[in-house]
Amino acid sequence: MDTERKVAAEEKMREWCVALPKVELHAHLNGSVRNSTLLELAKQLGDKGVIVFEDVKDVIMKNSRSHLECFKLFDLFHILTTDHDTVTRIAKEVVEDFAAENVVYLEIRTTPKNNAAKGMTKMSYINAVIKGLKAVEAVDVILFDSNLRTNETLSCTPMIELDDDTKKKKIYVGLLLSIDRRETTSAALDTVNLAMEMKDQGVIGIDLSGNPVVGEWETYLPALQHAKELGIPITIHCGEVPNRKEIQAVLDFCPQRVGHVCCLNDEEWKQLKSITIPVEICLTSNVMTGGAPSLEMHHFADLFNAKHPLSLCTDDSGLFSTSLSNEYYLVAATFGLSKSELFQLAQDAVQFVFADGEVKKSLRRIFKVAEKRLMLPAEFAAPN
Ligand SMILES: CNc1ncnc2c1ncn2[C@@H]1O[C@H](COP(=O)(O)O)[C@@H](O)[C@H]1O
Ligand SMILES: [Zn+2]
Repeated sequence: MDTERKVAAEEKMREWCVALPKVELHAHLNGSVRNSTLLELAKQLGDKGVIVFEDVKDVIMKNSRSHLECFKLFDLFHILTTDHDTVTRIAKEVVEDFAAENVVYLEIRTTPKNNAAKGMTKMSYINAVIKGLKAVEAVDVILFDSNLRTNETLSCTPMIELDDDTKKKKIYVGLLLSIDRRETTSAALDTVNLAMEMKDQGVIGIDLSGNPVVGEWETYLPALQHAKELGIPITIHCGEVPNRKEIQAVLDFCPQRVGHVCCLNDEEWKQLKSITIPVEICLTSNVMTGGAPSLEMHHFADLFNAKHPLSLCTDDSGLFSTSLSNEYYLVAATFGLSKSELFQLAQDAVQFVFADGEVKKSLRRIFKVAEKRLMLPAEFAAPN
């Protein structure tokens, strides 16, 4: 194939990955903010003399990031974003961005923050996020809750007809509350209790995240245990760094899902596979932070070949300049997956969502409709 035709084929594949309905299970709110919004916010704070805009501009626009740089950047992002109106704005934009690339189900995770100076409590922070989700106009946002099972209008709603442009697009959104590894046991417990309190307002699970070289498993265990006892689904960042003790503890804890699993040794790998915990795979994030040596050597291939349950995710689409469509494209380009394998991968992620059966049913219908359009016989033909 000459270069021109190769470029055209790649472009077509990228478009196909955008058109593919997708399920996003691992996206941090503050890591998914548009660069343009961060720059605008930085400029405003620069004008007020709170930060020096020129110092942060290059940091925001930089592309490759070590773990240390990431967490320094998050501290900066939190200075830029933590007031109620800004939280509302970024939540709205993040959902709009995912919906624009045909993400049909989104679990967005965020760390509830107390900030006395802004009159912010963990609850008011999450309410500001929810306000942002409700402010989205470009698509219908279905913020589902634990009552959804009994909500007839939702379960009977005809879902996105991808071949019918007259229908407004829909996106299901659920919120996961993150425990930051820097937090105390009592702060972590507050987050779990908040999740319980807000379970009828779109909060559907708990996440453990934060700088992987900070904190001790014993500190968050009581909160995670409490969440388990309350029946709240849990996902845990696991093995971003080779912390043997914590990786073992996470596998023994057996959460509903784990993220990353980069630095597992043979024994841990065996255990993960035997208990078949679904894995949230974040290719670009892992390569950029050094959790995986390269795309080609990413552990996606091993898990995929072993038919281990997994789902492609972005982690921090803003921070790492990626999108979920791009992650699917990278899998095709790097590991040679066909369109039907990519479609199956996207569709299989429905099994691992924290939403209940009615939402899953609706998602399956979306994929069925999309299959007709995306998997035409011509789509199977090799590009020439
Ligand atoms: C790169 N890999 C990662 N590993 C671990 N934690 C991460 C992360 N990326 C993001 N976070 C967690 O999410 C927060 C930002 O979003 P929220 O303020 O919660 O919306 C970060 O401060 C960190 O705690
Ligand atoms: Zn993450």
